[in-house]
Order: sequence, then C-alpha cells, then structure tokens
Amino acid sequence: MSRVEPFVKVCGLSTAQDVQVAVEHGADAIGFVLTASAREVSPQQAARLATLVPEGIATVAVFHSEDLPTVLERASEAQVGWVQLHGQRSAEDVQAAHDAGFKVIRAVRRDAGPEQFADWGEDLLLIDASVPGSGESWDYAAVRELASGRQWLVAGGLNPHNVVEALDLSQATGADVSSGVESSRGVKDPALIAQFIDAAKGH
Ligand SMILES: O=C(O)c1ccccc1N[C@@H]1O[C@H](COP(=O)(O)O)[C@@H](O)[C@H]1O
Repeated sequence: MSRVEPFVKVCGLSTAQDVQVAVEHGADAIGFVLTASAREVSPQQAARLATLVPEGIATVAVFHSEDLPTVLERASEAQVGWVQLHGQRSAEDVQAAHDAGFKVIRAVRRDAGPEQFADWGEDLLLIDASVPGSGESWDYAAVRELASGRQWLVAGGLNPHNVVEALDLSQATGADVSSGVESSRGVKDPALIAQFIDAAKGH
C-alpha cells in the first residue's frame, strides 16, 4: 500500500556540509536554532546557511522562551521563511508572526493540556517531548486522537531506526529530528542525516 511521503525537518544544523546533505537527500525543512542550545547559531550564521537552501525547502528559525519582538527581529536577521515557537505562546503570537510575513510551526509538549492542541492558526503543529532537543522518546501513539485532522510533526527521540514506526504510530504528517542525527551533542553526522531522511521517505 502506498503512503503519502512525510514532511521531514532536520533541525539544529550549523555547517554548510550538513545543510547540503539534508537538501540533497530531500529534506522539506531545515532548522536553525536561534536560542540557547548546544546547537545555537547566530542569526548571521543562519542567514549564510539559508543561502544554501533552494526555494521550496523551508528555512526555520527555532526559538524557546524569547518574546515575540525578539523572535521577529532574529528571524528577520536570519532571513528565514518560518519561525518555530516553543514555550508559552498564544494565538496572538502566531498572528503576529504571520503579520510579519513568517510561516509558523507551533510546538507543544506531548503532555500539554488539550487546549494546546487546538488550531491557533499555525501552519504546522509540532508535538515534542517534554524537553525540546533532549533526544527523549515518548509514546508516539498517545496523541493520535488529540492531533487527528491536524497537519503536524512528531518530534523527540527520533532517529533513522525508529522514524518509520513513529510515523506509523502517531499518524503525524511528518517528522522532525535533531539529537538522533548527531555523533555527539550538538555535532551532526552527515551520514545519519542522510539515513534519517531516506528512512522517513522510504527511499
Ligand atoms: O534542538 C534544540 O537544541 C532545541 C532547543 C530549543 C527548542 C527546540 C530545539 N529543538 C527541537 O527539538 C526537537 C528535536 O528533538 P530531538 O533532539 O530530536 O529529541 C525538534 O522539534 C527540534 O526542532
């Protein structure tokens, strides 16, 4: 039985080689972490890396607890098309990012209250482990009902070996990875990036 090809985002990239591998293997989105993290890059670094990403592949600036004006300022400097908002957010934040010309991934924790899974106008919902970027896996089937009918990405503890099962269990639209394609914390492994995308896309 054929299945729709999932949307694949690879996050926390900081080198040209990693971006090129992700692009060549068919990633749909490339994430640059612009918040405190082992993967943090400056908006200027992100802007340089974003020039390597062809049109049609989303460039995403990832934020945690920064307020919206800071998010918008840094994302503009990084010249990305999307922002990914973790932390305490509101529908007004999503609207403000849209008004500034960005598409929005709104991230919620897998154990968030049901109101967090409602449609706040975001372009994609992302359902993640309790601590984003920690490599922590979870019961990917648990939010299937809550997220049913939404366009959403499953994240948290994914790697080339479990991504297909996670997509099947969760019925998510796509998958997002960081730790699972690293050789050590914050250091991406190009071979793992390629394996992850190939596995997710069924190549
Ligand atoms: O990757 C980070 O360091 C990070 C920091 C702050 C907010 C989000 C972050 N990454 C997101 O976390 C998941 C990936 O988690 P994992 O490492 O694969 O378990 C993904 O949504 C990233 O965009």
